[in-house]
Amino acid sequence: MDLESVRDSLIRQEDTIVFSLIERAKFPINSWAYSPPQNGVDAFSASSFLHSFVRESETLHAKAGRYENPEENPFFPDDLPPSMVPTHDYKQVLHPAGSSINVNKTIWDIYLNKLLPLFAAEGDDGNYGLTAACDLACLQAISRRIHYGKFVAEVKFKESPEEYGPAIHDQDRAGLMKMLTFEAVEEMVKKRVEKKATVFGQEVNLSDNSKSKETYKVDPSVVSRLYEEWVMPLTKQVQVEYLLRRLD
Ligand SMILES: C=C(O[C@@H]1C=C(C(=O)O)C=C[C@H]1O)C(=O)O
Repeated sequence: MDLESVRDSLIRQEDTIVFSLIERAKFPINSWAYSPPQNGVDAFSASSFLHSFVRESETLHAKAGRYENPEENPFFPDDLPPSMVPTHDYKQVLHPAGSSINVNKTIWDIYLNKLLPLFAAEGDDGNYGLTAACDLACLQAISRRIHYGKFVAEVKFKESPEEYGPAIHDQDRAGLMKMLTFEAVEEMVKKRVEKKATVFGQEVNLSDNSKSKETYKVDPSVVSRLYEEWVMPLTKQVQVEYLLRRLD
């Protein structure tokens, strides 16, 4: 595992994220799935339909061994049943102290309250089960990408321990954030995901006159904004949290 292969995985995961958003955009917002929106109740713990849907799906996925894979992080990690499939010997790449970092609560809040209203049309078509299945796919894809920051951080640390070591000893968050940030890479990521949303989300017609109006299934600028404002900052936050524990 090196920085290039880790970045290749992040690039491939962009496809999954863009496609999952395109699938979710087939349905209107369908707010019933996210109620009851009780005032003052934390959206993550209120038992909305989506909450129950994700929780029960994760129970099934845990039995199927999904969370044995260190790249997968459940939204509701408490009380998950053990895996019932044959044990696979996943390579233990991550340092144990940082492997359980989980920012899914933040991801859940951002997805529901910030992202969804930006790309789902207003309205209710009653397809709550299908909508929740799409939400689950989006949440899992975004979560996998953001928590992949643990692997990115491990690789960066292994490539230059002498550079990261002192900042870890000093528990210097700002210093670590600066060291692991590559602005030129971030610019490319933003441009590439916008382009992917343009290519994957266009109407494909056999006749040429389709070029006249350009509409996309998910607004490409929303995908770029998703990465700029939430995905990349949270991936970096995971990297910082991981590095802070790297020498424990
Ligand atoms: C993931 C990395 O770390 C940082 C976060 C990035 C991202 O989330 O895409 C991109 C560049 C870096 O600023 C990386 O270096 O590839």
